[in-house]
Amino acid sequence: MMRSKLMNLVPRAVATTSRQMSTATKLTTVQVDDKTGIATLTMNRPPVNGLNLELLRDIHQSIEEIEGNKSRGLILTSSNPTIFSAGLDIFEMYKPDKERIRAFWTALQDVWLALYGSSVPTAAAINGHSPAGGCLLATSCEYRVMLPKYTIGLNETKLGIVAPKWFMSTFESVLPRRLAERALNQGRMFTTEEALAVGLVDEVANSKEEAIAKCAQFIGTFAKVNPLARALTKQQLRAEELKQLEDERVQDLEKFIFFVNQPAVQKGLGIYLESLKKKATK
Ligand SMILES: CCCCCCCCC/C=C/C(=O)SCCNC(=O)CCNC(=O)[C@H](O)C(C)(C)COP(=O)(O)OP(=O)(O)OC[C@H]1O[C@@H](n2cnc3c(N)ncnc32)[C@H](O)[C@@H]1OP(=O)(O)O
Repeated sequence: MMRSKLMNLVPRAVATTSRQMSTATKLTTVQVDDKTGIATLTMNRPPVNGLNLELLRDIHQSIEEIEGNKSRGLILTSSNPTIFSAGLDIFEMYKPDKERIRAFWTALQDVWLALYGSSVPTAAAINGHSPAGGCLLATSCEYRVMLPKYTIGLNETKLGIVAPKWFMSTFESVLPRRLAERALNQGRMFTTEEALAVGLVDEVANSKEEAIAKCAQFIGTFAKVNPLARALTKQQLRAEELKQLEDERVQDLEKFIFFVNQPAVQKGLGIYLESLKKKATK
């Protein structure tokens, strides 16, 4: 993986076509701005961008496409007007299919390795709620711009599940350790304003367009930096976390499968799903 990434580190040419639109896959779109050369990756799985196997595979494919098409940066966002991503699709984990759940977790690992380790500058335009897996995606990026009055955080303990080590280290790469530990233990969801105050997000914007513009501005700060030096610097800083998961992928998968199949965990997920449904009928 590292070798193919290094192949991408030659100075990048800006796409020459006008506002190139490619529907890379069904559940994501990739749009490259011909002026800036920045690619916007939009998640589009109604109603809440729940990360199921198919969406994860499409996100992974889109990241690879962006790595390969010489884009100058990647902005991750959502087509839903109020939700960035509701995190992992709980139906993938509740009463799971034996084969599918393995493919599902493997796809999540692939997405994280590709996004956290991406050679291009990355930013998240968080245009809605961003719990759990949504927060993982956002914090895997180098910069975050969020719209007001939404929430973001790793709420796993509230669901009776445990965020894996790589979720935690991603969170900890953004927040000071003491704050990260407390928030993880509490399963705390931060409002936009709270997230800005602690540095979980970098800026607040009043519209999705403004958020995307601010993300592009951040990516633009690298315009005069040598792309190879920048990418290698980022990858060195992130190498330890990436290597840890790469080395322990199989164990991580087995741990997840064992944990998720525990009767108490299944019971907890069932109750949580019911509470989400009840909320919808209120
Ligand atoms: C040691 C290592 C071991 C490893 C151990 C395992 C580690 C796993 C780590 C887990 C990571 C995760 O991401 S776990 C996922 C955590 N996610 C969450 O807790 C988010 C829960 N959802 C919400 O809070 C809200 O839905 C929110 C996103 C804010 C949107 O609110 P809204 O009012 O706009 O919409 P709602 O009415 O609630 O939702 C619309 C519909 O979508 C459904 N829905 C919402 N979120 C959903 C979700 N995540 N999965 C499935 N379905 C979901 C609702 O039930 C509704 O279904 P209908 O009623 O049928 O229409």
